[in-house]
Amino acid sequence: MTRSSAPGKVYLFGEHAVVYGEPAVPCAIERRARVEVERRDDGHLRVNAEDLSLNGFTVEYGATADSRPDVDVPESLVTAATQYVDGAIEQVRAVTGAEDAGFDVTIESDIPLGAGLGSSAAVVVAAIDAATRELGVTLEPAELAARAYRTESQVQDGQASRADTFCSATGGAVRVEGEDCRSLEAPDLPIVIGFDGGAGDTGQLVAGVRSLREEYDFAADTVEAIGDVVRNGEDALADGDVEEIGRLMDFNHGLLSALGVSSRSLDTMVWAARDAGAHGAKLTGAGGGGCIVALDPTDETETALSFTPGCEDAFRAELTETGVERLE
Ligand SMILES: Nc1ncnc2c1ncn2[C@@H]1O[C@H](COP(=O)(O)OP(=O)(O)O)[C@@H](O)[C@H]1O
Ligand SMILES: C[C@@](O)(CCOP(=O)(O)O)CC(=O)O
Ligand SMILES: [Mg+2]
Repeated sequence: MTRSSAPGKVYLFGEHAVVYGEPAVPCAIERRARVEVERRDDGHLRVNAEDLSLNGFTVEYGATADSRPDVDVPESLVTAATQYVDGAIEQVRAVTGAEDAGFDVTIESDIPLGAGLGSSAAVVVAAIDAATRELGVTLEPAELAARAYRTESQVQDGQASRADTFCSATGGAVRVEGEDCRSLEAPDLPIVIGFDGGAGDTGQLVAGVRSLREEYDFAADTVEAIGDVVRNGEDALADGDVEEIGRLMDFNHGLLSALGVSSRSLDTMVWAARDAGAHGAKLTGAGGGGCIVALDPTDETETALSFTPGCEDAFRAELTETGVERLE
């Protein structure tokens, strides 16, 4: 039996635009997905994911004649729920050459699903790491990130960046631009997260931005403008200028909003944070619903968010330098 964990992340700058080759800066946070893997002799895959639910049922599937989860929901929802883990196992079989390897996979996670904190990347990174080690193969973090990226890309119809998976595999703050992935020095930022309890579908939101970008030149310009914000953000990070970082996060949120990926509750939380004196606030990840990230060294933003209608949870997030962690 092997166990690995991998962290979630927030985007300081650059989500969505990173899919089209602009740079982005995500930072790993101390909220992790843990995946336990045990090899099966019969070649089947059985998945127990207690945080993944459909119609209120915990998803447990595989290793039976009918290997579909036993819940009465449309096939498309089942596929959406299971495809990241299935895709991770596909990568494991490909990279080890053990095409008929079977596994029992158990997932536990502190990262809300579909909320922009990178639960998919964390689960995929931890699953690939644990399952390859179960077969006696240990991947370097860069190779692990590359394999995890293939899964995200496949699930998101070929439209994914390497940002989430690289950040989760290596930890810390990273800068990703196309295939160029590197670690970045970042100051210890006072990060506060607000969560509306909801979720957005990353694949659909990415597809929405893609069609806007194809339809309107000014949407393509908006994507490029996000790239400019990120480049300015890198300078502010290098200078440790938290106020400027916040101002640029505000700008980044406005541009994401123009691209149609914010929501009423995300905007409400962003404004609650700004009114409480945060240096800046923006949605994080794909959007549609889920989380915002704000910078505030005081308790004001967390307190204000906890009283904001539509905000289900407000918490401080510690950045972490630890990417994938091998537990057993
Ligand atoms: N704890 C978990 N167990 C099983 N699958 C998970 C878990 N967390 C995330 N996933 C997978 O990741 C998907 C959410 O990923 P995504 O839409 O990219 O949002 P995000 O990465 O922002 O959380 C879920 O639908 C599920 O397929
Ligand atoms: C929107 C995007 O830039 C980030 C998605 O992040 P998340 O899955 O919502 O945590 C997509 C990507 O980079 O693949
Ligand atoms: Mg994701």
